[in-house]
Amino acid sequence: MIQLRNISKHYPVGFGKHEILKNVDMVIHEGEFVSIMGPSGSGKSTLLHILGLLEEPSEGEYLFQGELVHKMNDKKRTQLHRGAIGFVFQAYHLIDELTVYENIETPLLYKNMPSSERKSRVADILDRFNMVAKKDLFPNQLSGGQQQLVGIARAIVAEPSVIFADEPTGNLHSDQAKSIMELFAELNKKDGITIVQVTHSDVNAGYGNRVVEIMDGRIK
Ligand SMILES: Nc1ncnc2c1ncn2[C@@H]1O[C@H](COP(=O)(O)OP(=O)(O)OP(=O)(O)O)[C@@H](O)[C@H]1O
Repeated sequence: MIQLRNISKHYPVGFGKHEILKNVDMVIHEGEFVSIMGPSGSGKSTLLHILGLLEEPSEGEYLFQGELVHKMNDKKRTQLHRGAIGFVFQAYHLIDELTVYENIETPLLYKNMPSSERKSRVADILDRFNMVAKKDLFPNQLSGGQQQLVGIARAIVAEPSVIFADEPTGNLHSDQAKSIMELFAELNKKDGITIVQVTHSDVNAGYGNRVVEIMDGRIK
């Protein structure tokens, strides 16, 4: 499903460069639940951002479903970004001024989906996540775990084939973290969504089926 070939990422520093990722090769198959682990500063988030099309690599090739991402035109890339990929952030990144309902609906507005279909999709997800009673609340009226549920609902509402999650339970208590990880496991097993998470936690990695270790910008 995903293939990275010889990906590097660096930033200019003075006359030299600061290398963040070095010659990363990686394959992710459809249906996998992969955990990227490694010390702080080793390049995990940078790798995930490249996978999620939030950053571009300095060198190398990224193939998504057999197609070179950097050769796609802007329209195709945007479609991929809005349709096939969902991204979940550690700090939720919800829009404070929008209600729970509106936050979840946002990705569908970008897809020009008819309003009746939007309503039914959002209603289904609110129901599945037991959040119907919270739909008119704003993010700051929710607990961290509930905010992350909204973050995940927003990531899956457009029915992506893959979710990238950057330390999705990093700000949560252990019981909240457990329910979020159980949800990811269910999305992977029942819905068949491929999941790639960055985590520092062995417990969280235990929900997945493969660990990729990164150290100083290289895959071990
Ligand atoms: N825009 C940037 N410009 C310069 N350096 C950057 C930039 N973004 C990240 N870095 C550097 O890249 C390195 C790797 O960062 P990254 O966030 O990918 O690490 P990480 O493994 O996710 O760390 P953590 O576990 O602490 O979140 C760090 O040294 C960071 O300072």
